[in-house]
Amino acid sequence: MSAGLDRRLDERSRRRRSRRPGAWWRGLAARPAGLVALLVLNLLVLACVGASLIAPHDPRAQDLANVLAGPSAGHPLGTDTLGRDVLSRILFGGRRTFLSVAEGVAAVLIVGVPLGLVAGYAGRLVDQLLGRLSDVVMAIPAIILVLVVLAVLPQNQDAAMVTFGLLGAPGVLRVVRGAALKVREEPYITAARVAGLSHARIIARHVLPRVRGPVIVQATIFAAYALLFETGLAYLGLTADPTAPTWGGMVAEASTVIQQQSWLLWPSGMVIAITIVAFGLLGDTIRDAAVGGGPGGKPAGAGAGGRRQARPAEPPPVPRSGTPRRESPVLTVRGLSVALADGDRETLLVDGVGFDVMPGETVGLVGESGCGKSVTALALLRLLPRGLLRTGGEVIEGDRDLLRLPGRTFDLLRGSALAYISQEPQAALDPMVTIGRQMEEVVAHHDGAGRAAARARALELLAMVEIRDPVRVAASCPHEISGGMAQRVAIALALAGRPRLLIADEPTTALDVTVQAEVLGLLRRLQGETGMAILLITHDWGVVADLCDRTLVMYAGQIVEECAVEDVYDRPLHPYTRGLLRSHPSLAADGEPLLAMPGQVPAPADWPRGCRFAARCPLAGRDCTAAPIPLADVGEGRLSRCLRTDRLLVEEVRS
Ligand SMILES: Nc1ncnc2c1ncn2[C@@H]1O[C@H](COP(=O)(O)OP(=O)(O)OP(=O)(O)O)[C@@H](O)[C@H]1O
Repeated sequence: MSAGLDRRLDERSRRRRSRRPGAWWRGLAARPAGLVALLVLNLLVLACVGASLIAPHDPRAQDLANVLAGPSAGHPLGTDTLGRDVLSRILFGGRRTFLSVAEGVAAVLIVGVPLGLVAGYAGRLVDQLLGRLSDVVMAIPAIILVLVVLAVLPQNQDAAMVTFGLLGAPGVLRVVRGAALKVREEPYITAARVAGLSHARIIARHVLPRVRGPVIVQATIFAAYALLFETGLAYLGLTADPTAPTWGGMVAEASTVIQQQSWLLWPSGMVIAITIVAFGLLGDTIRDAAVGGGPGGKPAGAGAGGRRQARPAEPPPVPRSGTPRRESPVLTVRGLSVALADGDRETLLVDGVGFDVMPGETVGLVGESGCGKSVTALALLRLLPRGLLRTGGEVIEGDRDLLRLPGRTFDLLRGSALAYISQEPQAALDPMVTIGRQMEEVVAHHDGAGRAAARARALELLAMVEIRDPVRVAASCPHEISGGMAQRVAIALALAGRPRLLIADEPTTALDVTVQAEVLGLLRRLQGETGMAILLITHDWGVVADLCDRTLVMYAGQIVEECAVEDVYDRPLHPYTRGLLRSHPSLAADGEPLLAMPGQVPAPADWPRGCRFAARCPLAGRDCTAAPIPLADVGEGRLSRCLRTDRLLVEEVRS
């Protein structure tokens, strides 16, 4: 995206870069309380699983001559009301308890995580529907439903715990949804979509690993609840065979004889308390480690001021420029309009943009910040952010309108028909995955290749973009390479699908001058080799001169001039183009001051009815503000949205 959007992406990616893969595991290792909790839980689970090997007695064996005994060598934790060994009953009882906890946690995760991912990633209607469903489930009292289940399936502890888990799923769903909502705004998710990866793959590969921390925290917290619930049911005698050892049953038994032998409550009570505290501590530690270790009613142009209703789809009769072309364009854009939707009002941001891109051609899209270049690019890629709507237009590729293709069909075309590289390539790479893996994934998607073939092609692509040590770079994570190298990787990724058109949004702005020249040279070479067309978004007239065949100048959501590159420098036919050129440092004549353009681009809500540049234009007259100015053919295959092209021509000839 161009400057504005990229700055936001840049900032986010810097934050993410500090989080290295496995950082929160290392964070966990650095927190002794969490480690102790993990150790205690592991020991308890192991001891219970191995109960038949280590328990000193049969948990059901009675010794009526030795009831309610305190700890002794033969019975380290004493005996119960029937003389059964307490330690053995705790060990065997723990098996059932941990199995129940596992069933509850599995149910909560199996339902809550996928639905949370889908709600957060898909957003909109799906999110709303799942949100409503969660509200309904959360309103059901867990104990009542579990009692109903136990009435239908008496003493069926598995059914009770799965039901409890299902009722807890909305809590996990909400946490995962929140995390996924943030992740879906990350630039590397957009990049993965542009590369053509399916939604399922993106969720599994790039979103799920990011929500792992919150999911583990939720799972440990829920485990503590599930343990309490299970022991509660056993305490009430609702789930287990009365002779079977259970922690809850042991507490119930101890409470009946508390006056005679208070000790009996300690072993079962303590083991329950220790396990719950261990789950809680572990959850807290993982959360800390994850955080510390580480997305009025008038038609447009029909009057000044106020918000206006966006124009409906109305591809204007855009005259086509240039000499007659025998080839068909790679892409034809007609009347593309995008609006910001706010309640029932819409404000146009891109207003009837139209142009062709021919095979092998590089078209520069130039204009000041806020003119609508990035929104245009995102609309072509069908990646408009939330709140922005395409309100009209078509994007023809071959004989189909890309904007009307079903989402799934278009997803398959991303990366092959259209590829994309941005100003901040590092932001578009997943910081947790090595470059080689990211490339293999995209190659496998496009070529249907197996692991070995995908790896070979990934290395070949890295070599194609002049990376000297592809094997080392493939093994690196994005934060381990320089910005210039990352842009080469991004270009290699874009080439993986052999695209017919590459949309490059300020691809060199974030790079230093030497690297800029190298990347531009690389793009030129690759274009020569592959024949792909490039739509280059830039502020830099030097880059336009270096790389482009044709220029589109954009102002306040409209194309205001279109011409061949050689014409734009010699004879700009729109005062805005002329102002941009005169104020550009790289084009100023030696010793001459830069001529800064007065004023600024009007906000989309303030676009005037007539010429949108009139307020800043030295040539503007009353006729310029009276009515919308059409983009007109001004001869020699050039287009201009200006009533003063004759004067401009005369002035340029004189100057
Ligand atoms: N997500 C959004 N929500 C609301 N308005 C937006 C959004 N994205 C862009 N805009 C608005 O749309 C207009 C065009 O923005 P866009 O980013 O396309 O401009 P640009 O020409 O690419 O500028 P830059 O070079 O600074 O990126 C601006 O007025 C901008 O504020």
